[in-house]
Amino acid sequence: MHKILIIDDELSVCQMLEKFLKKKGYHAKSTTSGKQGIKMLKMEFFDLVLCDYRLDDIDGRTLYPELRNANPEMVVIFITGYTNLKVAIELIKEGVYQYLEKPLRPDELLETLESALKLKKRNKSYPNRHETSSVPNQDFIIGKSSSSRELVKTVDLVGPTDYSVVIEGETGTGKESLAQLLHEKSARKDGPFIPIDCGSLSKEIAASELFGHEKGAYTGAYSDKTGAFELAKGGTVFLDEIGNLSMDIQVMLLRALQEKVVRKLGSLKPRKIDVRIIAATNENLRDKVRNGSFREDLYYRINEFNITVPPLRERRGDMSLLINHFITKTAEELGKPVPSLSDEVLEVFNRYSWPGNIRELKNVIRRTCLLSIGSETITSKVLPRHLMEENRGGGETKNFYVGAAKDTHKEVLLAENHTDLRKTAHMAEANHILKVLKEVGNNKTKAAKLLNIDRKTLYQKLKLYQLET
Ligand SMILES: Nc1ncnc2c1ncn2[C@@H]1O[C@H](COP(=O)(O)OP(=O)(O)OP(=O)(O)O)[C@@H](O)[C@H]1O
Repeated sequence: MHKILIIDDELSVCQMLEKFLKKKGYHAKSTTSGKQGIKMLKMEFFDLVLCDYRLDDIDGRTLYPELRNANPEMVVIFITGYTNLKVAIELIKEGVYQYLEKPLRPDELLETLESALKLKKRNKSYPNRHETSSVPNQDFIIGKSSSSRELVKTVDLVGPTDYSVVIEGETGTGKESLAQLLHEKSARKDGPFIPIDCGSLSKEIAASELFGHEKGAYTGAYSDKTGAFELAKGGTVFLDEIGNLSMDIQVMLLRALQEKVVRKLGSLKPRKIDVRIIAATNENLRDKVRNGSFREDLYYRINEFNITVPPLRERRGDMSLLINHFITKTAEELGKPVPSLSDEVLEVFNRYSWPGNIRELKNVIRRTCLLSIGSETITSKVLPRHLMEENRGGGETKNFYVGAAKDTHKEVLLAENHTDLRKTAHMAEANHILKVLKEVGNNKTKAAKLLNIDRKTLYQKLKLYQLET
């Protein structure tokens, strides 16, 4: 039975938690004093301590090293009475497993305890958090938002099966990273994981990349080529931006999946394939089926299971872990000490809509770390301008785009005010795209580069927001 020590200066919280945890099968003890807690830890072994950050006799910052000294292998979870991203990041950086916000939710508390104790068991020497990800990919951060926890549950469920999976989500939300996790969770994990970016392939190249070609199959085919389906034998083919495949290639793909054989271009010889298909899209594939640009039979073939990854702005609870991860990684790469973020930067991060999602957050952090070499703190001076501008919330961000703006130098039509989060985020995204287009004289290639999305995605977004005809 796992032993848990509760430290909280409110007696009623101690009693309530102790009772609750005992009921759930834990061996729980509690104290209202931090100093008394340290004494108990020195005399008795506990697997985990659940500790209020602000105690009457000592605060979490001072208490933490003492907790660690008393038992280096113990899991430490802090409870904070207010949302404070900065404190959370610092705590996690120092090795705290998690921080939970008051009021505590029983399901969240139990889930956190269970996963912390599971990890502790697996990794006898706690506490390097980045080595203790509950998934093998150490660079994949599992956030603490409920949608992230749901996502991980789904990965645990569907990963080990051979189901084909379609992952939907905006650009940069981590679809490919998730596909890799599914692969790593499967019996195919020792086989290859072959990603193919369908968005960047012309019709001819797509067929050759997927199925291979024989020398001389077409002009320019100077040697034999093995396609992804053969290369991935025993593993997984990841088809990114599958919605961009032409109809011809969709037919070839469907046939290959039905017959479980492929034929190289220029050859009639069937070659057996043994692959799992994971596909990703940032469009709505069902809509494409409805409008006839994606084959319905192929859709059902590849969509045995569907996962939607929410955008970062809808899972802000994940931000602290992601920020901490990217800052630590970048500092490691640069060979510099890990800097901290000023309160203003954290505020901007918290408010910004992150249209490029996790990729954008990662890039912004890499950039700001580089520009802050030599400083202990990253300040808002080094933040990209658009983050600050959106944060200031000029008049334009209070409205939602509804109309066409053939001339992107023009202000877009403004409509009614919205409080709806999704609409506000879309509006901010549209606003930002326009601003970047304006900066680069409407050059889409340059704009896509600056926005850190591919050109196709930019066109889709222009269409979606009716910014151009
Ligand atoms: N949970 C995560 N933890 C840490 N890094 C992540 C996570 N999810 C995504 N990333 C990072 O964010 C970046 C974008 O992720 P990824 O390429 O998987 O997104 P995507 O949704 O496939 O993007 P696109 O739609 O543009 O192809 C990558 O650098 C990836 O390493």
